[in-house]
Amino acid sequence: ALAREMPTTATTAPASARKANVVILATGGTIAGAGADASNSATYQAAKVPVDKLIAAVPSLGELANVRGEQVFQIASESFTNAQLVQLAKRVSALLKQDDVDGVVITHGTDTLEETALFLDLVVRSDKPIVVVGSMRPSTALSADGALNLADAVATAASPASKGKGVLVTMNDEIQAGRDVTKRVNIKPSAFTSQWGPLGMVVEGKTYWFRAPVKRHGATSEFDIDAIDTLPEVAIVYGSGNMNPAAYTAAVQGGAKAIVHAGTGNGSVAGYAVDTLKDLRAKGTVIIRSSRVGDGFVLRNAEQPDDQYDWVVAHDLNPQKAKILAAVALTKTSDTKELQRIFWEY
Ligand SMILES: NC(=O)C[C@H](N)C(=O)O
Repeated sequence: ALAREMPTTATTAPASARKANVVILATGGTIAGAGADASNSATYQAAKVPVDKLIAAVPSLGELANVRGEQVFQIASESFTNAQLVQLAKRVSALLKQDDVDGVVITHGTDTLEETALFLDLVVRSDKPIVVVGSMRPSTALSADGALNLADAVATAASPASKGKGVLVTMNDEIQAGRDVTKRVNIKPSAFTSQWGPLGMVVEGKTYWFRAPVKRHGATSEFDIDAIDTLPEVAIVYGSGNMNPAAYTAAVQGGAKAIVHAGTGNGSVAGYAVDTLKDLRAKGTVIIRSSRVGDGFVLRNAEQPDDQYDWVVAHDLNPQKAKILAAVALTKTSDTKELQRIFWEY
């Protein structure tokens, strides 16, 4: 008994006692942006500052975790492609399989941050923390928000309490669910919110939690980036008064396997556009009703007879998130019953 209690030559302390190892994958964005003058909060170039300088600019990161950086891309996030999404997710997956990596932070432009966060949530089969972070002001601006957002991201990635909660986003002191969060304001540090509320907050390097996601993600996902090499084309077509149904046809001619209809209201479809969508469905295109409203959720068979037309509804996912889930789901199935199940579960 005594022998068992004697400490052996411990090379690693228990996870709770040692500092976590966090890798920062940098992809560009405003968090790596630079402007000509401190007054330039909106006029600047994104994706300028390399990852080592981002880390060096926040010395307190070293107190939160053992941090190292990798420059994956140096782009503004509006320029992200499917190929880059796949490359990034494969790198995250590979890192999280390593015993010496406890969590990953991804610095990212904010314009498509919500898409990348959901993508990683769906396809990286790990319980270890993945935190996506950006900033609304470049590092050179007055009251730049990137440094604190990055420190909050590292603190969150290093915290054992973040395990199994899906991909997280730290912006403006809050911890948001990557699945739910969306950019709602295009010019303030408080840009990122979710209709279901933040999961918690980071204050002075400590995480405080109030709720947790219930949708399938991460280790319990049926999708796995290790088995995905390409994503199919999915197009979003925006609904409005007097819309032109030719936009749907053009999307399919451009290679779209599925169309996310960013419908008015509860995903409603203009009466004069219904036949175009029915026709495209009959020829094999998957039709997914979402809403341009952003909040709320689209009800099946409410605005349109989805069962009769064999259409899918996007549940509470906004059009850009529905596009990501559709692309991921289509790597496994094009059966509309299966696709609808996936939209309910994830
Ligand atoms: N705030 C930002 O990061 C915006 C920038 N256009 C980007 O997404 O890369």
